[in-house]
Amino acid sequence: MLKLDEVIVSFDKHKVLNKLCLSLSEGKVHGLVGLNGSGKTTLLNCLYGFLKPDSGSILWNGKPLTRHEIVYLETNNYFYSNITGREYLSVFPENNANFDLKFWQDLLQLPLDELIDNYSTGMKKKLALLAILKLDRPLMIFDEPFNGLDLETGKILVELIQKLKEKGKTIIITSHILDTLLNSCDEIHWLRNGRIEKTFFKPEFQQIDHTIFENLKLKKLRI
Ligand SMILES: Nc1ncnc2c1ncn2[C@@H]1O[C@H](COP(=O)(O)OP(=O)(O)OP(=O)(O)O)[C@@H](O)[C@H]1O
Repeated sequence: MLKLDEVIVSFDKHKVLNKLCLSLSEGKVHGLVGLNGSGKTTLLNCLYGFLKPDSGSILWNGKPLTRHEIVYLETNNYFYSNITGREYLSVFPENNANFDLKFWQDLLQLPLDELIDNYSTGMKKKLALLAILKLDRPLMIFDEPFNGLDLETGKILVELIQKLKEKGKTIIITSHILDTLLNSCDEIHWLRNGRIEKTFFKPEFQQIDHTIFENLKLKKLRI
């Protein structure tokens, strides 16, 4: 169980996360939704340790969460320049004995011996994905994972997420495209005003659109 208790993160005087509480059960796929600027990436950055909350606790099975338990596929992962995809991957320990680089290279059509500087956005995302598969940690964060992926790879990722869940991984995914979450998630958590406003379980998924939009003050467009 991942448990966040009264987590506060502020930038200047703006409390982006304001006593946020959230419990995520293990071995499930959790979606995180919220409007632009609602604090999704801030929350994920706290989990990974890029950001230290002003206060509150983040516990994994009762102990403070550390990097050893977590992998993070960021919206835009950072790469050193002048190295090839293969060199990049070699930095990551192969904790997953079943990881088969040749299989993934063929499946994703990745030119591993080319410089990453010459990769497209989608190719960089695929490479970062392989690194986290190699690392094989129990808690997996995917921030907007479908952005930049082609249709085929998007489908592969949907299947991969289900397989990772079957392996017992706890997965957190953010997306602005609700349909992608409805297909993959067991629970969807709605972040609003610095807190989790509501958690939707599978039988309630059809209410999500309605509930979230009811809270938006939609104006008629004038063009
Ligand atoms: N390093 C920072 N310094 C100052 N403000 C920040 C910083 N990082 C994030 N913020 C602010 O915190 C708020 C939440 O940002 P965050 O990136 O977490 O939102 P998000 O929900 O991921 O948004 P989006 O859906 O647009 O990706 C925004 O108002 C943003 O401007």
